[in-house]
Amino acid sequence: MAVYTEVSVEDLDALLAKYDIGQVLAFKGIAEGVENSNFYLGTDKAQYILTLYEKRVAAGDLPFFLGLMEHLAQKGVNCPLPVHDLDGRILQTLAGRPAAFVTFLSGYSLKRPQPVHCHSLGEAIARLHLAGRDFTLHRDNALSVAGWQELFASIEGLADRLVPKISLSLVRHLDDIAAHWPSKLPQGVIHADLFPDNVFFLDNRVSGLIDFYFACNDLFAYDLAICMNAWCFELDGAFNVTKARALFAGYNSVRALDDAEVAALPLLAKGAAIRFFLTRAYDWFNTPDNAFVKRKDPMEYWRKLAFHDGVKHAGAYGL
Ligand SMILES: Nc1ncnc2c1ncn2[C@@H]1O[C@H](COP(=O)(O)OP(=O)(O)O)[C@@H](O)[C@H]1O
Ligand SMILES: N[C@@H](CCOP(=O)(O)O)C(=O)O
Repeated sequence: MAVYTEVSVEDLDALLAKYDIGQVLAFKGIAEGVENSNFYLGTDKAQYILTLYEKRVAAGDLPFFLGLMEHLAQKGVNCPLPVHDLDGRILQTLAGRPAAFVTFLSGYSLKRPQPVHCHSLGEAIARLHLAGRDFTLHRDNALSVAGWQELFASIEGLADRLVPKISLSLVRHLDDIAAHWPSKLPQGVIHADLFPDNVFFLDNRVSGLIDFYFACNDLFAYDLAICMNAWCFELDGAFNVTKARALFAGYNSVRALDDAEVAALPLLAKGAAIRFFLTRAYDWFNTPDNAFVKRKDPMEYWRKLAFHDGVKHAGAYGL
């Protein structure tokens, strides 16, 4: 359960006194999520999400994340809109944590997305990329190639507990990916964690995108590679080319990938796989057994890395 920090009634009342968001009708912790503490707040005026920012979110990055959501929402992207208090402030401190209210989005996330959902997702990512073009703040991707080396160093002595000798293969992959990582592809603001739990649907169409706390400036095609990994593999690990084809068709219908982006996809997909393998492996070894939060399986992403390692051409993704 992702409530790491409890909020007392007194603290909540003191915080709400700063806002004009109505009388509280309901306030409860949200079980889903991994990174932050999230609470649902219903008032007689509207519904909101209160987030207390935890371990992986650096306080210095919050103006980027919250400013980005405000920018994208103003451009018509259906994402949470940060709520200003009576003094115009978004960012607060609650229970010793940075905290903010954002608007509640309708819709529900899918456990088993189908090609129709992948197509709509592709359109939504492309719209996000276009809408972010004139966002003026910049945030480097802390979890890109250089960050992976750091993460690997922190689990190097432990990784072989997952599979004997996996460290050796990891070094080989990290070196190979770093040596070939493209830098000249079209770039801008990307979401960087658009997994099915962060996308809401209504009537088979994307109705909202949430969880912008890994957003950063990076390659547009890398965002798509992250999505392909998260949306286009079946539970048994099989790659579903129909879903990938739909994802890319949806994206191309709004912003066409250029030839260099398409050619780079197998490498970007390997990078995306190793990035999530590494954060999951880090959490695997650093989350206490009795923690409320459920650890995600790093090996799922090791198998995705192996799949892409065998791909020589983006044609394998239905392109
Ligand atoms: N703006 C929102 N509207 C509706 N539900 C939300 C919103 N933001 C978060 N949630 C709910 O909270 C859960 C956790 O949010 P998320 O941002 O994914 O957390 P974390 O960053 O901790 O992983 C989501 O799965 C969703 O149920
Ligand atoms: N999507 C990541 C974990 C981050 O969780 P989120 O709830 O913030 O999306 C993964 O699957 O490893």
